[in-house]
Amino acid sequence: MAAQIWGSEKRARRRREISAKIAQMPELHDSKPLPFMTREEKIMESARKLTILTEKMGQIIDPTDPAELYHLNNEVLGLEGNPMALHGVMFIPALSAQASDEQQAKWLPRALRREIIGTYAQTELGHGTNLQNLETTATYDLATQEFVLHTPQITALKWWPGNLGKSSNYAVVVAHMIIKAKNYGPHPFMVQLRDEKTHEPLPGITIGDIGPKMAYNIVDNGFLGFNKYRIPRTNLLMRHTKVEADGTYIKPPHAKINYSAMVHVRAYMLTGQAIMLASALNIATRYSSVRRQGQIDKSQPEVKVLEYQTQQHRLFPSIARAYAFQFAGAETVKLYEHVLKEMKSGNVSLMADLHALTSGLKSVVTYQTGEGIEQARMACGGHGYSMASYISEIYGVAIGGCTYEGENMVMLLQLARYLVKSAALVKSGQSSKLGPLVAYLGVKSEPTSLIDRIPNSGFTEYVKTFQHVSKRQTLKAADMFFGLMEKGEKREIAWNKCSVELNRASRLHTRLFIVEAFVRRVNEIADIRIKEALTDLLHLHVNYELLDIASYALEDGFLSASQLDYIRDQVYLYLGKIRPNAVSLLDSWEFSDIELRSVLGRRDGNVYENLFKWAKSSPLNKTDVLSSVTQYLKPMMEKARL
Ligand SMILES: CCCCCCCC/C=C\CCCCC/C=C/C(=O)SCCNC(=O)CCNC(=O)[C@H](O)C(C)(C)COP(=O)(O)OP(=O)(O)OC[C@H]1O[C@@H](n2cnc3c(N)ncnc32)[C@H](O)[C@@H]1OP(=O)(O)O
Ligand SMILES: Cc1cc2nc3c(=O)[nH]c(=O)nc-3n(C[C@H](O)[C@H](O)[C@H](O)COP(=O)(O)OP(=O)(O)OC[C@H]3O[C@@H](n4cnc5c(N)ncnc54)[C@H](O)[C@@H]3O)c2cc1C
Repeated sequence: MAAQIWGSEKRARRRREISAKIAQMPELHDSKPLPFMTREEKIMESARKLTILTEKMGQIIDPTDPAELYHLNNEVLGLEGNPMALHGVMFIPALSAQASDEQQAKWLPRALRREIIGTYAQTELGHGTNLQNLETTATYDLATQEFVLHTPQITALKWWPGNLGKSSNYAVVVAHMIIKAKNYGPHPFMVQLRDEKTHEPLPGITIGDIGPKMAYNIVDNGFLGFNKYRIPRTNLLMRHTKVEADGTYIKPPHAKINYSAMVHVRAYMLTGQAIMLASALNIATRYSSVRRQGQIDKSQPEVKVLEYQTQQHRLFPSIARAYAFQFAGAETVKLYEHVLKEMKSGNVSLMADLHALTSGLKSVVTYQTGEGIEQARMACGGHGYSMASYISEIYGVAIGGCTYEGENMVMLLQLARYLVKSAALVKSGQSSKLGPLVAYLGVKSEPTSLIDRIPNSGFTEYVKTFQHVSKRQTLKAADMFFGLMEKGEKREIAWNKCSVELNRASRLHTRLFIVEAFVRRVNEIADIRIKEALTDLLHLHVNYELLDIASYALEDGFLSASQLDYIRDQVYLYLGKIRPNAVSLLDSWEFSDIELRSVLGRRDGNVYENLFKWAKSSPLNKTDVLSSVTQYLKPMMEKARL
């Protein structure tokens, strides 16, 4: 199963080898539980481990393999981030995709050797979503052949970029490029922020940390202002766009090609989310098979809480989602790598499809991951609320994904633009022009679902039902939009008035893609036992998801009330079938205790003793009487006694 999850037997084996090596290297372990550290201590601890890793990485992993790097990162540095998180996730990908060969030769080896630390600085205090209204400017000075970066007012301060505040000395900065008073829109520039020897901010740069966040606090998300700060012309990233010495602008082959670093993260973060969901579920499911509370049959002893159907219903559909996200994420990464290769050689024809797909996926996956992790926390009762479970940190980090790389509603609307264009093709009889991801929009569906009517139909009838609801909602939302425009409404106003319906279409389309990715994967599996276990999970997935969106299929009679009852029964049936495999389905992800960082979710199940040990190690328990008591509470009580 681990081979299915991680892509191959070799990958699963390598992960095990890496975890085993790390287990033998105490210098790479947290020196005490992270929840007991202050933010400064955590940042220091992370930097300590990071530098050891830089020295010893080659002994542990193949540093050129991103999957090995990611695993090493999760084990040693953990999900709260590290001082170089953005360096790998965005700075290097931005340079790789957007810098010319010459620029790459100059900067990439230095970045890869970790001579310099970089980040991606785009969002500002006043604008994150609407890139056209970013306010930082890069004005070309013809006389000196330099760009002058400037922050015209407080809202133009860069705000949020990870590791910008304290760790990075370089950044890819996105600024509006102005040449001879003409604004060419947002473009990426390579900018040195700090002196390479002293790490002091360079003159003209104002920089710092934006303060503590809900989670992810090892990362120093930062602010940055420029006061007429000069950089050479050749620091504009020039793979696709060029500015010649005389100010001549050579436009890129696609207007949005400079957005590729965002698409990179949107594609890669899906499996990251799956891992966080599976981690939280691993903790909750293990704990649920240790925790005994109440009886189902009063004549029997107390049961493991995992025996309760409500507990299974809370956890198992999310186990199915974690697998589904991992499989859909793996497909998306493959597609992304393919499109990136094409883009580098000038073929930009697949960019719109990739953008639409990743926009929908990042939104649905992050939202459902958040839901699943929060349910996992509640499934652990009171102990889930303790930082000893570590679920709150996983939750905080995961739901950051609902916001970063494009706020979810906004990204769903990006997919909706693509769906509405596709709907227009269908309506104008040009269905043959539909891309493969939306081809179903042009296919006539049956009048009613045949779920429960065709024995052994596999998942075909389910997929058809998802296709039906997605198609119907897309055409309905598009009709609403076109109808408003026909009535004379301006395009943007009409769009806004339909946006809830449009986003519903985007979610349904994305959920269909996830179901199909899961079906594709299960169909490929040769090993009978693995196929059986995953088929059960897929049954739960399709039935649970369909129940969740049933209103769309009920309202036009595609599904009947009796079919709904059948689907509900299937959910209950598969909850029971999955119960014996539940812990194994999560143990198969092979998270080590070091990586999980959870007292509740330990592999040995020794929860209570370790919770007590953990509590005793709380810094508050170093003394029996705190100074807050001697200084304030004790005098108060004494005064009251007089
Ligand atoms: C093994 C490795 C594993 C790695 C694992 C990684 C896991 C990571 C985990 C943790 C890391 C945490 C790190 C967090 C880092 C966070 C970073 C950031 O957040 S960076 C900032 C991100 N910001 C955004 O995403 C901003 C969102 N806004 C936008 O993207 C845009 O403004 C917009 C909403 C898309 C609109 O853009 P714009 O105003 O320029 O658009 P319009 O002029 O209106 O044009 C719209 C048309 O453009 C098309 N379009 C838009 N984007 C793209 C694109 N990327 N590609 C192709 N086409 C695009 C769009 O479709 C419209 O087309 P038409 O409909 O008009 O045809
Ligand atoms: C943990 C974290 C890490 C980050 N790291 C980085 C980084 O490394 N580099 C970087 O540059 N940035 C980073 N960001 C910033 C992030 O990319 C932005 O916060 C994000 O893109 C959302 O933009 P915003 O904050 O402007 O939200 P807003 O756009 O202000 O969103 C507020 C509300 O307005 C709604 N809204 C906005 N526009 C529309 C619209 N057109 N239609 C409908 N609704 C709309 C949204 O749906 C939302 O409900 C990070 C953010 C977080 C939380």
